[in-house]
Amino acid sequence: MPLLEVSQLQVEYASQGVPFQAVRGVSFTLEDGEFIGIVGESGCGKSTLGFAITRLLRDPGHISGGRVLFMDKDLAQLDDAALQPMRWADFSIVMQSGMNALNPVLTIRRQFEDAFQAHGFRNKREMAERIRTLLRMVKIDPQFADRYPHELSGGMKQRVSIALAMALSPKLIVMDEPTTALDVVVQRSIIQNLKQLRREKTFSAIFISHDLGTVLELADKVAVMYAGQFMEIQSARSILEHPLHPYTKALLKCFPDPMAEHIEIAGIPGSPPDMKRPPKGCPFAPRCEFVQDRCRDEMPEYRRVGDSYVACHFPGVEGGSK
Ligand SMILES: Nc1ncnc2c1ncn2[C@@H]1O[C@H](COP(=O)(O)OP(=O)(O)OP(=O)(O)O)[C@@H](O)[C@H]1O
Repeated sequence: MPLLEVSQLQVEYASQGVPFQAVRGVSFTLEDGEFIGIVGESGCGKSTLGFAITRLLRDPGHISGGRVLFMDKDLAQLDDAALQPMRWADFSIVMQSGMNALNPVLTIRRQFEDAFQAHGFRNKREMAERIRTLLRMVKIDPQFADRYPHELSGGMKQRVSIALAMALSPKLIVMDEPTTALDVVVQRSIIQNLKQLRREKTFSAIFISHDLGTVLELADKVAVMYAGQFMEIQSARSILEHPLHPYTKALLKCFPDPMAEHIEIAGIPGSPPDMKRPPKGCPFAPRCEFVQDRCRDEMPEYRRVGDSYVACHFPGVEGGSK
């Protein structure tokens, strides 16, 4: 049985009285120790999905359908009292670096101790030892434990957030753009650190990013999200060579091959649909270079193709007519 099984998950926001679906029937599984990367343009619903799975959605967002089976429980159905003991211990989240998940009025040590104490740990000496180990794991000198968040750089704060998310050895960590707001050098160093941690640790992760390059480095499999839906899931090994969905192909073109002689970065012409008025057919049809009449009329079914999943009437096409 997979560690996590998300099926037909839907999230609705009630925006100025008009509800709209930001996540529209997302399904995937995650095995023990597996990393899934979720990529897509801004606004496609990646963070909403991460917040829905970890049950951190706030008004006006709510889960309007589907299941999130995790360790034999449907997280979508649990109330706060049932979720509380699972937070940190069974699953945790690393927020976008700009979001400052750390409490500004508590020292780093206190934030770790609070998480430990909420789960029954009392022994100060053991806690101090564990905090030292965790900080070293994310390459922070343990003497910073007694500092306040504002005394740390952005990169250090994000490293502390990662250590905090790992503090109680949860089975699942959701990372929502963990390095996006940081400068490139710090980003690289944190990604290297995450790569090392994933080799050493036995946790699964949902790694959300608009940066396909980073996702390909870290993830076992990649889900490509567009207009609230998964367009494709494929192993990170094969998606580069054999993208099935035209949106995936278009995204790949946005990432230059660093070995290429002439680097040309293409954008994807057009913009994603207004989620308040989703189109009848495939949401990518208006921007798709391989579009056919059927695509405009009929939403493709999300189906299995070999070891991958794709929502396209013509997966893997190399040509087409407008
Ligand atoms: N609190 C909210 N109230 C209403 N609509 C929201 C809210 N949060 C997000 N949305 C809308 O839901 C959709 C999905 O947004 P979401 O932030 O999940 O996308 P994203 O892919 O994570 O984008 P980004 O990479 O920019 O964070 C967007 O249309 C967004 O405007």
